[in-house]
Amino acid sequence: MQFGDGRAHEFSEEEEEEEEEEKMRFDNDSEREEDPNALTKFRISKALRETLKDKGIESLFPIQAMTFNTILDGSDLVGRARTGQGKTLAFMLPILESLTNGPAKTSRKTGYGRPPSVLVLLPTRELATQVFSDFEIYDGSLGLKCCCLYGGSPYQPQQIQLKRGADIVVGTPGRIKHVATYGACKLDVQDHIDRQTIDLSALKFRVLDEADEMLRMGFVEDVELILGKVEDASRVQTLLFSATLPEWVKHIAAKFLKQDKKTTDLVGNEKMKASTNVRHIVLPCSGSARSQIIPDIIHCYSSGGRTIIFTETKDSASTLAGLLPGARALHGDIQQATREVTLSGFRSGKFSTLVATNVAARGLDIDDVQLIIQCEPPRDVEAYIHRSGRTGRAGKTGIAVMLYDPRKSNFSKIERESGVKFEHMSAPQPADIAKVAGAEAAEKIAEISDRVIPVFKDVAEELVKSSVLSPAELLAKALAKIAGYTEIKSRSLLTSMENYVTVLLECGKPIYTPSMLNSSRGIDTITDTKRQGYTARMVVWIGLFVKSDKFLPEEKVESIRGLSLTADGKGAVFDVATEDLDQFIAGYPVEEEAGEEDFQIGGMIDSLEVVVVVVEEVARITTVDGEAFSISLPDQTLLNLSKIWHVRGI
Ligand SMILES: Nc1ncnc2c1ncn2[C@@H]1O[C@H](COP(=O)(O)OP(=O)(O)OP(=O)(O)O)[C@@H](O)[C@H]1O
Repeated sequence: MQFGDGRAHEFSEEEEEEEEEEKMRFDNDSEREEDPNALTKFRISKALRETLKDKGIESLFPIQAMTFNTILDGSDLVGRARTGQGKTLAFMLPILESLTNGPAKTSRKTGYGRPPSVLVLLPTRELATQVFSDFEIYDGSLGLKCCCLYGGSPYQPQQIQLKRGADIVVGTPGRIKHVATYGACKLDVQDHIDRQTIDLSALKFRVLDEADEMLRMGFVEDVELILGKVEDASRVQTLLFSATLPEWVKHIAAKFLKQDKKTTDLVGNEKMKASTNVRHIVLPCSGSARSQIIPDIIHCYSSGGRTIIFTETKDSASTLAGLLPGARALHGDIQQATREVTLSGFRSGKFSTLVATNVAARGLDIDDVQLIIQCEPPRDVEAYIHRSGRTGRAGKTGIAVMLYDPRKSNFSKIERESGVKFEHMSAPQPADIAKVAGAEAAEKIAEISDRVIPVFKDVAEELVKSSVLSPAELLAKALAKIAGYTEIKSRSLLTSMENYVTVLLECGKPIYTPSMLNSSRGIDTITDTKRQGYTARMVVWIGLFVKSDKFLPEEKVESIRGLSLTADGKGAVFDVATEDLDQFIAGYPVEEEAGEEDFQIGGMIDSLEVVVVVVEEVARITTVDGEAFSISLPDQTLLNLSKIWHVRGI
């Protein structure tokens, strides 16, 4: 068959006829004709096309359309597209087509005990099993055999499969290296060696999926060793895919690919490297408030779908999973069999919250993951891009919320390098969650049969008669009971701590300079490191000092949370314990021992007007780190701070 671009492809006569018929059918279907990426526009044989259609795939995604011909025609390729854009199928389709109808069909080995023609390397066991399952969907109809090799599972079944012969081997470098090298040493007999170790000499395709992760320190040698097992590298096609390809990866990868390799980079120099289908949100939250806040974030942002929470350590994944109702943990210290049960339970909807380490960051494609929560900013931008990319896949939308402790963590590097412009939110307030729960409770009331009324009516009438509250107020209390919110605490907007309140202290003009720093012994002792001469702590200290000619004891300065200097250097935002608020507003009496030098500072800056405001609802304040600290209601309505802040105690 001849394609529009002049390339020929080996289809059977029967297939050619069917192709023509199908083409005629599509000629009447203008919509299909208009789609330049429709399956019929590519050299995809009927069996494969039918299986794709059964999976709901009617046309190719851009990365697939742009790389299909290049791969089918035999070039090495480096492919990059944002997360969830179909890179797996981008290498699977042309490989399957090549093996069954294309250039690799005649030269590949067949028959019992055949060595594999395709090797796909992936960084994690979970990803290996996922890609293996993807291949399995197509293998049956195409008469190919796929085998999955990954650590933590028994060797024997994998060796039996290899012994029988497999066309495609998918696996992690560790296990494949083991099978390829040490497997042989365990056995003395030559024919056993041939049958029980993996023979990579006849490969036609080598694929490095999530290549950058795999080539990270430690894996490079394994990958090199495995790829080096081919007999004639010039006759093997090598494909390398990832959503992130740092320069160093390109450098190392050049070793494995031919000089004339092609590159398809759909991210390129575009500023935004992360998924554009995802709302990227940051939310201030101290470590201790996390487990209280996360259920409310899930309530507000998961739209009833699945949530993946990422932690930095295995311990914190287990601990957090234990604290969240119905959540399960997934990390490298959990036995492989349990990992598999957990992941399949999450995929099938047995539970809807997975707490994981980076083991789940790459490649996993799970239906209906609506929300990603990262407990703190990850160490590198790649981790952010891949974690947040577990949602918003295949054209769908999703939300990624990253928590950060304003005192400890900084996400400006991630923001800069990923090109993401984060939306700044505050934690959903318990009162907002309670309102949602109240509405759900009201719906439940409506569903209750009228037959129960006579049983409860007398008590209800008695309650109304004897109470000073109106019937609506009494009903509100009943709803609170049903919804389980009989006590509603508030949360600070800055660190999301319960029983803390967020305060903005403003001084009207920059109140401190480096030269002034040296003039006070008192201030030296509480110097922070935020910015030379300008520290949020100093602003608070001096601000409150100047404001009321009173002295703020250091232990009170120490007890404040989430301090951040505003970008103009004229103030700071911080959280204080609700019980300390009035004293903060009023100032503290000057203590006897406050030395003269302390007062000198007051003397130097006493012309300042200091205002302390309690930030109660919504604020947009820019802090020194350039972070727009904004706080919004759960419905994401951003209001103007000046309209709602409450100035007190002035
Ligand atoms: N042409 C297509 N039409 C419809 N859905 C598709 C198509 N290609 C892929 N998909 C679906 O898109 C989803 C994402 O694909 P895939 O997992 O390959 O993305 P990816 O680019 O490899 O993402 P990541 O970088 O996170 O690994 C999968 O559910 C896949 O089945």
